[in-house]
Amino acid sequence: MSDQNKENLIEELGDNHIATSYENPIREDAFEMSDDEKIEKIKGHVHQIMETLGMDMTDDSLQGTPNRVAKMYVNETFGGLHPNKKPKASTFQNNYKYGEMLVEKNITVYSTCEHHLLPIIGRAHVAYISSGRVIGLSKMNRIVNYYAKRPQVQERLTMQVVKELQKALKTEDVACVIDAKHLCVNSRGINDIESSTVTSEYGGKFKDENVRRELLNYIKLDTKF
Ligand SMILES: Nc1nc2c(ncn2[C@@H]2O[C@H](COP(=O)(O)OP(=O)(O)OP(=O)(O)O)[C@@H](O)[C@H]2O)c(=O)[nH]1
Ligand SMILES: [Zn+2]
Repeated sequence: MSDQNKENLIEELGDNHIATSYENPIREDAFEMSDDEKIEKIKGHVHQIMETLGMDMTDDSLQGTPNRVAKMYVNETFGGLHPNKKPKASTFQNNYKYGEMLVEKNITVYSTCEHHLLPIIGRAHVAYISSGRVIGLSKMNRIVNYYAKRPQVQERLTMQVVKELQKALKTEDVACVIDAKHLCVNSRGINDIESSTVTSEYGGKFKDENVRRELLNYIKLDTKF
């Protein structure tokens, strides 16, 4: 889809938090409950799931599991749902006039498939060409991590990373490629342990075939994870 078409789609859907093409479908009242309240509620649900499965929830080893899972969901696995967790993307002036692409490659991705709530494990490769600003390297890892910590589909995660960096760097010239294993494909269902999923989003100059080839040459998608 062209950038213009994407912009039109966003305009059509409205620029709010409810299911635009780039946003996760998060309800408007999602942040009315505190994290502690969410943990308490989720804890009860996990307890029920385990009990329904027939587990003895008085067992010493199982007793703490509902609380553990609830804390993990709210603070870690899905910690990127809250906008106040968005990392600050410090940028600096490109005083040294570096004009080539910069690639932050092999960024570890731990995300969660929104269809099965199973892990997505892989690598993200992020690149940009400066239009006058440069960004702290670690901020690219942090942005990937922030959007990964949500129930996700890989396509959306890839686009969110690009959009966020385009905003921070004030340029269209940003790209992201993600190669990841979905445990819902690898460890259940079709049980194909070898397959992985590659997604990409190329903005601005990265739509040019030569620029794209240069990026793909740097990242060589042979990483094992
Ligand atoms: N496009 C896309 N699909 C995904 C992603 N993660 C998981 N899926 C797929 O989501 C689909 C959900 O399909 P369903 O038929 O509703 O679920 P299911 O019966 O468990 O399907 P199987 O996984 O084939 O057993 C599956 O084909 C998954 O492989 C993702 O990031 N992007
Ligand atoms: Zn899945």
